Amino acid sequence: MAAWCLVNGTPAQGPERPLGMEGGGNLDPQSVAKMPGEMDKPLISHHLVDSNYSLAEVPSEAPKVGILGSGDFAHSLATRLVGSGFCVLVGSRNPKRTAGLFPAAAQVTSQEEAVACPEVILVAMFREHYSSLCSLRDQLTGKILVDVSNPTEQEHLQYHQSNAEYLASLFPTSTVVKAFNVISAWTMQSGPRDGNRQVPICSNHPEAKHTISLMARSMGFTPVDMGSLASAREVEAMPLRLLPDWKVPALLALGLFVFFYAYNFTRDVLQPYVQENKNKFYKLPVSVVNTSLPCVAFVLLSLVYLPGVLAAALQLQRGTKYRRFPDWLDHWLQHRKQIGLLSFFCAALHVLYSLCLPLRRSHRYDLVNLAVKQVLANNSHLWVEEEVWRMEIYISLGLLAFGTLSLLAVTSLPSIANSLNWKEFSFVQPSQQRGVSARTTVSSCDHTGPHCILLSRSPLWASWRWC
Ligand SMILES: Cc1cc2nc3c(=O)[nH]c(=O)nc-3n(C[C@H](O)[C@H](O)[C@H](O)COP(=O)(O)OP(=O)(O)OC[C@H]3O[C@@H](n4cnc5c(N)ncnc54)[C@H](O)[C@@H]3O)c2cc1C
Ligand SMILES: NC(=O)C1=CN([C@@H]2O[C@H](COP(=O)(O)OP(=O)(O)OC[C@H]3O[C@@H](n4cnc5c(N)ncnc54)[C@H](OP(=O)(O)O)[C@@H]3O)[C@@H](O)[C@H]2O)C=CC1
Ligand code: HEM
Ligand SMILES: [Cu+2]
Ligand SMILES: [Fe+3]
Repeated sequence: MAAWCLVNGTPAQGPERPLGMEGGGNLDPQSVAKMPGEMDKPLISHHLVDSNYSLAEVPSEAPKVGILGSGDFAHSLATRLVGSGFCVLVGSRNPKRTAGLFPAAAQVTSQEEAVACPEVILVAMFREHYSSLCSLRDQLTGKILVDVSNPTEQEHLQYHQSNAEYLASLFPTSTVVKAFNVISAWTMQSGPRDGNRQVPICSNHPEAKHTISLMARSMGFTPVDMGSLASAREVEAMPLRLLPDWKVPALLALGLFVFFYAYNFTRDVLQPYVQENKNKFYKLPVSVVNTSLPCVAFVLLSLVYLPGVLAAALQLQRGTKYRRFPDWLDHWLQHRKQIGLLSFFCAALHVLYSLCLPLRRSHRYDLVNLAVKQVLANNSHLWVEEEVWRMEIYISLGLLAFGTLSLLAVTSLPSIANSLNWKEFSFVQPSQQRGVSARTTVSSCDHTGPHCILLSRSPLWASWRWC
């Protein structure tokens, strides 16, 4: 009985597909994928492995995996693989020096010995050292070599051939698979805690890809098939990206903020100072920021829905929906989520700032001064019914609007979006599914307050009439 079959205590007899790995252990992705994040709790039952993962007690049938290299990533891979029930052989140029760093259950040995037995070998080394492995070529024939490497930005520009393709050219008799490069050593070791760590995998050999996919799944990751090895360059570029989808929306938000801040500064601070010689510079940190934030939030929110309207107009004008949008519109449509979330961020800040307004000392002085004026004027009761209602409604609508916007933002979280079907998602997030006409008829209203317009635009409230 292979170690895998004892996972969860019951012999797994499910509809497993052959893994093609040494030892013939059956990887049942269902039972294996539920790995907890902690590496100190290996999947294999504790009857089989003690807390030190003592090798002697690991059944020899456990699927064997070789790792070349003994650096940070090799260490993380070994720890994770041991915790996932694999038998790990680490090949180092200097096994004596490095053995102490690895879990006891991982066998640290020479490169030759580490690749002798396993069918799958992870190459945890940098590209420039690949050629030093050429002496192992015969031993590696027919085996699966997994390229986990990440090029630096400079290397990525310098070489037209991806690291994985380069490895494949050095070892034409082996099967090369690109995988795991998007996972950092830290995540590899501590485990995919958010439950949705995707590992793009590509190879020219579907069977090898399948084997590595099962292995990734049993390590707690979600394999994503990226096709042939020609995609390796794209896969290697992934970790180099720095929030590419956020750059333009963030700059846009910043630009809008600067614009509105300058405007509000001129209106609320500079003009009173120049014309009436009043010192209102205390407004700079809170008040001017708070009047600018909702304006940014509003403009951003309208920029989320405007491209949909433009797209619809364009389609009507063209008389067909089967033609590509111009690039600028296409990009705009694709950035709506980011723009929407930035709008939410500004609105949330505005709410925080607004709730803090009465905490300010200036507010207290204003209140006291007003009170003194009342006393001097011999007024004992100040209550303007209209003002009271105005403020109640103002804050109530603001909070409702904020709550609605929060719903939009929360459903943007992948884990939540994934749990909704398309109908549910489009109920919360207005979507391509429904006709534009239904949504562009903003309920007409003679009330011009900001919160009001916002509410009437939101689909959840679309059938409501506020005024
Ligand atoms: C806080 C917040 C969070 C958000 N989070 C998300 C999110 O997680 N995910 C998300 O997708 N959006 C998100 N958004 C953005 C917004 O909810 C969606 O982009 C929504 O789809 C916009 O709908 P719309 O009313 O502009 O209509 P659209 O969906 O733009 O539709 C208008 C019309 O244009 C046409 N059209 C639009 N796009 C295309 C296209 N690519 N090809 C062909 N025809 C097209 C359709 O015929 C459609 O009828 C978020 C917004 C906010 C404020
Ligand atoms: N660190 C990370 O977070 C991630 C790393 N990676 C990739 O994993 C690979 C290894 O990275 P990492 O572990 O951080 O790097 P390290 O520098 O920590 O490890 C590299 C290892 O390569 C081995 N090696 C074999 N031949 C040579 C040689 N000729 N010269 C120098 N070293 C050699 C060494 O092991 P020994 O001396 O025992 O032979 C060394 O420990 C890289 O390709 C990297 O892009 C991918 C994702 C994340
Ligand atoms: C999505 C939510 C919201 C949006 C889009 C929004 C929008 C706006 C806008 C455009 C203004 C006018 C700013 C100006 O020019 O002076 C404003 C002002 C204000 N909002 Fe909101 N608001 C939202 C939520 C809230 C909430 C939840 C509250 C209260 C808890 C609130 C309280 C205020 C207050 C007190 C002002 C007056 C600020 C000032 O002193 O000028 N808003 N809001
Ligand atoms: Cu209204
Ligand atoms: Fe209003």
